[in-house]
Amino acid sequence: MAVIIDGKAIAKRLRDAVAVQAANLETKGIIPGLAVILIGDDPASEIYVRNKERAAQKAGVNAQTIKYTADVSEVTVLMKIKELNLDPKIDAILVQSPVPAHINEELIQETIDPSKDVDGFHPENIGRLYANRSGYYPVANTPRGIMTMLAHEQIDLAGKNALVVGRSILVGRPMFALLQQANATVTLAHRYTPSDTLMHLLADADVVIVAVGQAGLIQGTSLKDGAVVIDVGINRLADGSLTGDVDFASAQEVAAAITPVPGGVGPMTIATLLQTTVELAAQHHQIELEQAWQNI
Ligand SMILES: NC(=O)C1=CN([C@@H]2O[C@H](COP(=O)(O)OP(=O)(O)OC[C@H]3O[C@@H](n4cnc5c(N)ncnc54)[C@H](OP(=O)(O)O)[C@@H]3O)[C@@H](O)[C@H]2O)C=CC1
Ligand SMILES: Nc1nc(=O)c2c([nH]1)NC[C@@H]1CN(c3ccc(C(=O)N[C@@H](CCC(=O)O)C(=O)O)cc3)C=[N+]21
Ligand SMILES: [Mg+2]
Repeated sequence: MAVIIDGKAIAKRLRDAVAVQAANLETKGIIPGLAVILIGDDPASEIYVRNKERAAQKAGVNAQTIKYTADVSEVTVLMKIKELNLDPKIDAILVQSPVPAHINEELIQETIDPSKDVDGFHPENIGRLYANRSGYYPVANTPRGIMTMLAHEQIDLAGKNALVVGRSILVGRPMFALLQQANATVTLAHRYTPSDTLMHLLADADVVIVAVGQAGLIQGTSLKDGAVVIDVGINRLADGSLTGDVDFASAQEVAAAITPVPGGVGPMTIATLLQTTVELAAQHHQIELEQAWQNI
């Protein structure tokens, strides 16, 4: 039976470390500021935003949410982003994805100041990530949080076969970049990967990261014995409960370690968002965070 990776507990450790760093910054008169822009009234997004606000407050991060109705004009959102770019109290800007179809999401991502780009969506930051550049730049929080989890579980990636299923800018593609940086041999599967190909890839994968949004996509019988399984998917079942993309019961029989949904990747995403916000605040004030994330 697999070890169940307790994302909630690891996220708590990370949030506590963020609180320590935020308290250090506060002695220098700095309170990290995060602005979240939420367009439309998607109930799931509202839950994420509420979770973020609560966690931010506890960690000493000043979070504000700017809400627009779904019919807001693109120019209104762009002007708000430009205002936040110039606001010295704001260190991090997040525009909740997806945005309504009449708004150009690429333009939104390119308008956010790269030094306030807490999701790491700006082409400048993505370029740095894909080029393995040195120096600090923000990286998407879900994949980064997954790397923190794997490190906490002492899962060594060097030389391992890692399979990422899903290629979004939010999860799959930055995940690919981070795994190859950790010296795994990485494969990226997606909608056009034939299912028999996916089965061959799964049979060979030591580490599987699934971010698709389809309950039951991966069954335990498809996994390699002893695989590490990271389930990013968030799917709501008819009874209102949440489930991932992996069939947990069957996967648990075969895997060495697996993340649950809820209580796995989701809490890590929120804690890492706060971690990145604190780092961006330190960057803006040219402060070196000392011994920051040592014991996560
Ligand atoms: N726990 C957390 O912190 C987070 C959870 N999520 C959840 O993760 C899931 C994925 O999110 P996100 O990446 O934003 O979603 P997107 O819809 O942006 O991307 C989904 C990806 O899955 C691919 N795909 C679709 N169907 C299949 C299939 N049958 N087999 C293989 N690949 C397929 C798509 O391919 P193509 O590129 O061809 O369209 C696409 O690359 C969602 O459930 C979301 O709610 C997301 C972010 C954070
Ligand atoms: N610009 C942008 N950045 C994002 O990072 C981003 C986004 N847009 N759009 C939506 C997705 C999704 N996402 C989640 C965050 C937290 C949980 C989370 O906290 N999940 C908990 C609990 C969920 C619950 O119980 O409601 C869990 O899995 O245990 C889930 C999903 C961030 N996303
Ligand atoms: Mg997409």
